[in-house]
Amino acid sequence: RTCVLKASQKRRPLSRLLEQLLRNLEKRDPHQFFAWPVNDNFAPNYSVIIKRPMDFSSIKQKIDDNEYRSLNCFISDFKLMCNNAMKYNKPGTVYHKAAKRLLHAGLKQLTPAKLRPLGDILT
Ligand SMILES: COc1ccc(Br)cc1-c1nc(N)nc2[nH]cnc12
Repeated sequence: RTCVLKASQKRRPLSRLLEQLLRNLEKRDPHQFFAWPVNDNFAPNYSVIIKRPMDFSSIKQKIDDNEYRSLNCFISDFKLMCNNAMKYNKPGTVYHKAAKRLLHAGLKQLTPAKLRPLGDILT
């Protein structure tokens, strides 16, 4: 008898962890400024100023394509996403403030103490 696992069970342990962390980070972006790539039509010259765009949908795709070899690579993309918004948007703008808040709230969720309970799949 073949053992048919639920779809979610088939994912690699790291992928399942990263999807869980991503969901928690997305909750900190209530306005969904970070849900999709920034469009040059909305943000003039964005693609000229920001060399490596990043957003939550792209991170999700990278998880699904198993492109993250480690938690640190995932965290780097999260930081890149926030720093892009703080680079392109001047301090004091809604986007700069949202990015700063998201970055700090997100990194608090990604501290070793918070991650340790998730077991040794991080080693
Ligand atoms: C996807 O981006 C948006 C979507 C909807 C709205 Br309203 C604004 C943005 C947006 N605008 C700017 N200037 N900088 C950003 N950094 C991340 N988001 C943004």
